[in-house]
Amino acid sequence: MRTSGGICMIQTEKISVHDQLHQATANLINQTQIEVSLVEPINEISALEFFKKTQLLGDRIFWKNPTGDMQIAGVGAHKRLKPKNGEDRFQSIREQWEAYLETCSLPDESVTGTGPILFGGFSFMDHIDQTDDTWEAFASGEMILAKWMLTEQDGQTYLTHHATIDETTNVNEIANRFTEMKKVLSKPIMEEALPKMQSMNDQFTYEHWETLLNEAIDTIREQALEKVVLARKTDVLFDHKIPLAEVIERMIDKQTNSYVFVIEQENDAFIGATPERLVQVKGNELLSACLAGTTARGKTEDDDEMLAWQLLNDKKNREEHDYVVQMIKQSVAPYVESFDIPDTPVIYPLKSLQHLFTPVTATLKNDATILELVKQLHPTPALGGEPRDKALQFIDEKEPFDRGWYAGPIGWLDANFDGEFAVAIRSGLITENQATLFAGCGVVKDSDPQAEYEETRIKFIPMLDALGGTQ
Ligand SMILES: C=C(O[C@@H]1C=C(C(=O)O)C=C[C@H]1O)C(=O)O
Ligand SMILES: [Mg+2]
Repeated sequence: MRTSGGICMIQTEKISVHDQLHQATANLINQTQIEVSLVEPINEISALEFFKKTQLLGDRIFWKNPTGDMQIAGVGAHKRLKPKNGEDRFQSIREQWEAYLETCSLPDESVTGTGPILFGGFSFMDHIDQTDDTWEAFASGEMILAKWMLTEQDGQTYLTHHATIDETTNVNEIANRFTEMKKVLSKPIMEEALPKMQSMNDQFTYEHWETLLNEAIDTIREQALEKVVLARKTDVLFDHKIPLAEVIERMIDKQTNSYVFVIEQENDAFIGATPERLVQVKGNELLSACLAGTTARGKTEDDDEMLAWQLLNDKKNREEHDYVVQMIKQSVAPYVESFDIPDTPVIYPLKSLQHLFTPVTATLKNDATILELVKQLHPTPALGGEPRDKALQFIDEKEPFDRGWYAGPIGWLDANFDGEFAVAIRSGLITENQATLFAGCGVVKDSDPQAEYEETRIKFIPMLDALGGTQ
């Protein structure tokens, strides 16, 4: 499916929106209706500003990769691809995307991250438990083709617009939409103050947690399971509506080495700053990451180095980490010609915590799409456990809430099936003045419930910090 070498460099800046439309309408001889993806360079605005200024225009999306060289903001949904009932959710999205691309008039060349890009994600489990209304706005998977998208890629900025045209379409009207959009984007921004935190309600008491952890540890010692990742959630209430753009801004500022993502669904927004890549595909290059094993940051430099050294040499954390390495190796093996995975992890430092990290680099065989790789990899034992089926069953039966999109894959893909997915941790669901935050930890035979509780406490900090709740 993937064309070799991917989409390459481009002259969109030389082709006006008008000309792109005229080229597309030429195809209307064979088809009654076609899809267009119009791209225009635009220089004066960042993805975050676009996000702020389009608040009233529809549901928004936001994505920043850890280096920040790719940032995407989008508004409105031209298409919403959701898995069809009874079909494999990744396969179903793939088929719908291929069908769309068949009808879409694509430029011969384009810049990565512009043109037809799907952005979205999948729930942790292959279904959403609708007995609880927390996730009622979210499906088991949804990939959105935004009406408007602003892409910052390697220092250049582009505006993409998606539309359907037929022989009755007034091409000038479509080209004028760019002028209208640029007017909206030139308006000044109103800064909104972060709200004050009023209460934090851990639905899960420590006693509940301890009982659950002991049950998991016993199950592991009885050898019915090797590792299981268990999570808790907390509801945080604020004194007024949470302004998403300001939260994103703080995440970008504070959570270095992390992806920042948002997906709005009417009044709900799923938002997070995660360090964990699930998979990136660029041409035939694959990148993945094993991230598991956690400690805090030290207060002094010496203290910090000591904690890092202890983490690198801690048997329990190394075991927790190794399950992820082994599983990722096995999962990608059938799809790659060769891969490179170092034997020992290194430290991945974040603002409030540090992890054990093993990078994965591989050369893909030609026939795998990123959606297939996501399907194979998700959930890794960093979020599910080992063996996968037993761990998922344990989570489904014992964790006292539905994870929804927490710990699921979130990201984007393009017309070549190049793209990137992260794991949606360090995340929360925001509705008006309320945020439901999630944090989990890997349980193995030597886990201690108290220490794991503390680990999840520090994993709430990135979100609390972004919401202004940890002064
Ligand atoms: C499950 C989470 O994090 C995962 C669990 C980790 C661990 O237990 O050491 C480390 C990184 C993540 O893979 C979370 O942050 O909610
Ligand atoms: Mg851990």
